[in-house]
Amino acid sequence: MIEFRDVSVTYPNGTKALDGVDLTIPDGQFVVVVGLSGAGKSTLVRTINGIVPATGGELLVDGAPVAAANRRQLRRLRSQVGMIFQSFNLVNRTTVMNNVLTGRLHSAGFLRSVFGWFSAADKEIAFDALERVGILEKAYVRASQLSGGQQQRVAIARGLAQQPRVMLADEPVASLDPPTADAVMRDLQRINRELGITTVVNLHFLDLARRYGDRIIGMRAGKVVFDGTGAEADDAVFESIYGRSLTAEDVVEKKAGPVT
Ligand SMILES: Nc1ncnc2c1ncn2[C@@H]1O[C@H](COP(=O)(O)OP(=O)(O)OP(=O)(O)O)[C@@H](O)[C@H]1O
Repeated sequence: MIEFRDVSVTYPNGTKALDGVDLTIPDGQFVVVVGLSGAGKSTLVRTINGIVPATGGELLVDGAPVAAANRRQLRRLRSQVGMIFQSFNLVNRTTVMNNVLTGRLHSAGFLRSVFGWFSAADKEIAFDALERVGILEKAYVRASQLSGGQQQRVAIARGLAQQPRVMLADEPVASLDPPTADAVMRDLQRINRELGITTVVNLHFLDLARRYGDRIIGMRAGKVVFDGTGAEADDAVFESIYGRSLTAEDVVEKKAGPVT
């Protein structure tokens, strides 16, 4: 379980990115965070693995306060929390398999991680992860030779290889074409359902948010301004989260006609 208790984040330059956030995310939930650019979505997600420290309030992951974690505890927390990004963050000049194996580094000893020696068990876990996202046959291809959708699946497999309890995704489909964006969201949802991994995804496309979010959190100016189901998040709700009327840019399926 992830608990935000009156959490605030003020960056060193004085920008208040989170402002008194209270949220409880139970194990296994698929949460989509929506809001305009600058609303605080990335900051919210990044506080969960301690990349961005909360400057006020308390954030607990499985009952343990993230702020109180020492280096070793923070490493353990990060090993339990997989993360994927808009830009995939793969090492392009090496193979898919090597990229996925980096997800095992946290559990390897120092020497093994420095020299890239992975056990047969680690390799088995990496193959399983690739199979789960449907790109096992790409294991020995260079990451740079894959399409965007395939690269994002490698990034998901790398996260899965960590055997995490939580998966965070910061705008994971923003650089993909609409059908691929939908397919990658479907993969994330399937993994959430199959493995029970709590998933928190930032999205700015409201159609994808409605389709995939068990729960939608709307952010505006660092505050949670909506917390409900996809069915409850109608156009009026999105307009109130965004503080403006909806446009074609707010949906991924631009040819779908009216916003659905
Ligand atoms: N490292 C940083 N230092 C200073 N200010 C930051 C930093 N990161 C984000 N901000 C600011 O904090 C606010 C929230 O940013 P955040 O990236 O969390 O929003 P977002 O909703 O994810 O938007 P986007 O989709 O554009 O990233 C913005 O005003 C942003 O400019």
